[in-house]
Amino acid sequence: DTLVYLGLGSNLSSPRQQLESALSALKPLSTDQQIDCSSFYLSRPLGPQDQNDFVNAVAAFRTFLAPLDLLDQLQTIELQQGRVRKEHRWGPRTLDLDILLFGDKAIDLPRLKVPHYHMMQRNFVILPLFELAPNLVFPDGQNIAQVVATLPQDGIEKLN
Ligand SMILES: CC1(C)Nc2nc(N)[nH]c(=O)c2N=C1O
Repeated sequence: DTLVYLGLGSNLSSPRQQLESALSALKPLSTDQQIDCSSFYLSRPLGPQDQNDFVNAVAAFRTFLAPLDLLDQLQTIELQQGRVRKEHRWGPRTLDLDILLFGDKAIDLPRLKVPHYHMMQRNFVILPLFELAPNLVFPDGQNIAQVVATLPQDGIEKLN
């Protein structure tokens, strides 16, 4: 099995509950029914500002699923929780589940890029990831503490 890290995000329809139910929906995908999750973070929207703040977190678990099968399962969970595909690319959404890391693999497929293409510039991804895996080394050899040092710490707060 492979250790995977997912980014969770929501800014519609009770975001904290969206993330809580996503964590329950993820359990059957894990080898040992064990999902580790960071704290939830409230963050200003990256992109159009005329939308609600996001609640973000990072979850980690082990899975036997192949990358594209995991992606299919994540998209099913997003749809089950009311995501409508017509949403504007950078607009509000009920639930985003992004594969950030899939073991130490680098994946470059039309449907899936891993490590997640934008994650290094996003404090709402890197800070929860750092909380969960402070000694993480990315496939390109960077360690996460170095990436944290490059990021602005404003516009984000840890929720209790
Ligand atoms: C719309 C866009 C780019 N902005 C975001 N902004 C924040 N803060 N968190 C997100 O998860 C997020 N997701 C997105 O897809």
